[in-house]
Amino acid sequence: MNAITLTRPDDWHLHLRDGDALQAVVPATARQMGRAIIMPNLKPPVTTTDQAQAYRERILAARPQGSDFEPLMTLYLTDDTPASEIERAHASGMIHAVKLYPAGATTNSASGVTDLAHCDEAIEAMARVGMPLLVHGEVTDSEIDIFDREAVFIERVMKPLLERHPTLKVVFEHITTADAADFVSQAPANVGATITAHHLLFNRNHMLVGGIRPHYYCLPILKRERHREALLAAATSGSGKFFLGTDSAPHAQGDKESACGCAGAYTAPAAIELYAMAFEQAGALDRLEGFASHHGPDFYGLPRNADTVTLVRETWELPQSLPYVPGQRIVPLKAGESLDWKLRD
Ligand SMILES: NC(=O)N[C@@H](CC(=O)O)C(=O)O
Ligand SMILES: [Zn+2]
Ligand SMILES: [Zn+2]
Repeated sequence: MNAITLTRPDDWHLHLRDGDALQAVVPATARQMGRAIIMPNLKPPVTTTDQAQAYRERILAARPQGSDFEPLMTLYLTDDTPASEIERAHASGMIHAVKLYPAGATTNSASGVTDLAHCDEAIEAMARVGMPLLVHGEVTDSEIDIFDREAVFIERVMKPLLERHPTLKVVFEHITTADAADFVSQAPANVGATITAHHLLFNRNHMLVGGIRPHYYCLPILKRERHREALLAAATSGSGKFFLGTDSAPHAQGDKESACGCAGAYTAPAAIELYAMAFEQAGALDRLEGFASHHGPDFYGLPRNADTVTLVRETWELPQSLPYVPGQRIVPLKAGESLDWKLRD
């Protein structure tokens, strides 16, 4: 096969940052995706409908001319998010989900939730209005090994959450383990998961063998090969529970290539191409469209995109770095390496 045409995909987990960064990163996603779920972990976080509305306007203003890319906004859940804010968000029509960051789990999560027991009323309101809770699924206890934090989260947080709120729509974001893939497969239909391209393509050896490669460092951290295989099996299974979420998370080159580098992989410039490589490796290119373009809108109760994109088999090289905010560059994942598929403009 030398070309594949798909319903235009959407990105169900994306970081765009704010300010000058928007000019650099919004066009990369807008070229490929019809819509994207926009993560609210700004500094300060997006915790109110008014803040989300203003952030949405800034994103829209950074779209290339003629683009009809649609940012789907989210709120950042805190210990004191009132139920009334959820109702306001739902009524706005532009906020599509609420994000749970366990406090301290990842980039800009300091204002996150310390104990889900504080969020009962907000979560009940979400279940009532049908607004999904998007979960960064890692425990933060210092005694839990970083490679075990997702599996422990399932037992300690995810299962009790779903027992307490059985009708709540939950997206287990950026899953990285066989444990999470199995959990989601066996859960009822109101539980789905996003999977990144990098967790489908790479294991922790790619990050750590032959030198430490900071651009592969993201959270949840890359795991061992058997987990990657389980994720690839889930993504290519045809199950509507698994859908595309790049978790493209831009950080300036200097913040990644550092003695204490930031977590996050910038994959937006070649997102659909990276997924195509992963699906081709699994012999499942025919399942790419379901994962990238159908399962996400179906889960969120939104229409599928009406237009299409075409990928052609062509070897091309990702640039070593790209412009970011003034005075800083950004290094995309697989910078300087070749890809097998290219999105036709
Ligand atoms: N994935 C990451 O490694 N980083 C994300 C935060 C997140 O999604 O956990 C970021 O905002 O940089
Ligand atoms: Zn996360
Ligand atoms: Zn993320």
